[in-house]
Amino acid sequence: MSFAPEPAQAHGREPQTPSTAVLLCNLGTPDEPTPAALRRYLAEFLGDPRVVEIPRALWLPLLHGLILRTRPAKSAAKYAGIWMPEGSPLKVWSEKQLLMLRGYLGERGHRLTLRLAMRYGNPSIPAVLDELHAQGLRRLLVVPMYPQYSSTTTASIVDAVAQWSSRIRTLPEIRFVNRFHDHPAYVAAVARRISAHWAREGRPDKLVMSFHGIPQRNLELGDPYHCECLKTARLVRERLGVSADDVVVTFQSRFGRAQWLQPYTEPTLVDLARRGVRRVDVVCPGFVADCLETLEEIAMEVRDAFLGAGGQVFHHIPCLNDQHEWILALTELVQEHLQGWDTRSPPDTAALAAQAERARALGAPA
Ligand SMILES: C=CC1=C(C)c2cc3[nH]c(cc4nc(cc5[nH]c(cc1n2)c(C)c5CCC(=O)O)C(CCC(=O)O)=C4C)c(C)c3C=C
Ligand SMILES: [Fe+2]
Ligand SMILES: [Fe+2]
Repeated sequence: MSFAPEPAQAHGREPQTPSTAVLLCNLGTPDEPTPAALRRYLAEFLGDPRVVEIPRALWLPLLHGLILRTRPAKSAAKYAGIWMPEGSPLKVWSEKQLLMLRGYLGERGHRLTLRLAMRYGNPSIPAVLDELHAQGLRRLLVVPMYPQYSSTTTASIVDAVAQWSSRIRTLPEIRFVNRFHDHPAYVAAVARRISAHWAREGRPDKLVMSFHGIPQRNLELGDPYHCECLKTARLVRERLGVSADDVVVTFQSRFGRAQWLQPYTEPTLVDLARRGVRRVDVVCPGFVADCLETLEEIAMEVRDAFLGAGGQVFHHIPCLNDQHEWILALTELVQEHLQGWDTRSPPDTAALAAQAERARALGAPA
């Protein structure tokens, strides 16, 4: 095994304030809405043993022999329909969240390095961590941008950080945010998103809270995700002061033929329309940024299914994106997890510059 050179090792004087970084991690997205870019992205995503738990010897031939020959073109067409001038919505919103959070934490007097990394695609977690390490990283807070913990998402980010750390000699101190599904500031931000929509548009007959699904088997094996989705839904509903009869919780984005968490979003909305529900509002509290799954699947596919089955009015309530209350919630969450780490003293810039110089001399990225 070979280890990266030691850029941050001070020979002599220790820096007064070791550098602290906050790494926001989201799922990731293809670089372009093209079949070639989708093939690269889906190969990494669906090749992750946290995401597909079928034995490798069975799954990899199926993935490479069948799925990666057909799905990329279909998915690329869907991405093309939601692509923004600046890029994929998930990445555009994530970058905006990073910039805003940097401002909010700076205003509160924290001196931190804030970076964004993606679990699949770019910028990758190891690439960003290599850069931070070369700059003298001593303390790292990893914030998976998933409110509800799942082995398929949150734990996979932990795996990526652990794989990076396996080739680093002197590790930073590392903390992870595992979940924030019941954090009062996150719940308040989601509720505010909905109540602000209702203040403009009036109320629907039913509010649907749609979460990304996972295989039912993961729930049976002990994944807390389902439970955490239901708790988020209850807390948001209580905060809004609406009765349980007015809210439906569903699960979307089923992949493959196995059973996933139920009730499924689209059949539920078709059923609501057939039973005479005129207007639904659909909100996706498990996604903190709008992405393919909300802008295409919910706001296009599911909308068409609801209206096609006789529904009259369909509203997709946008994700938290750049909402002020949400960035405040993130600020609080990060501050809580930084406790005990001194992030308020001025950094010893001379020592950090000397470290960066040593890194360059050793041929490591500066
Ligand atoms: C919010 C949490 C998410 C969980 C849990 C999750 C589990 C999960 N997803 C797949 C398969 C796919 N998901 C895809 C897109 C996608 N998934 C999430 C989030 C969760 N996934 C997001 C935010 C996105 C959108 C990304 C974007 O670029 O906008 C896709 C790719 C799109 C497609 O080809 O359909 C797949 C595939 C599985 C199998 C799974 C749990 C086992
Ligand atoms: Fe997904
Ligand atoms: Fe989808």
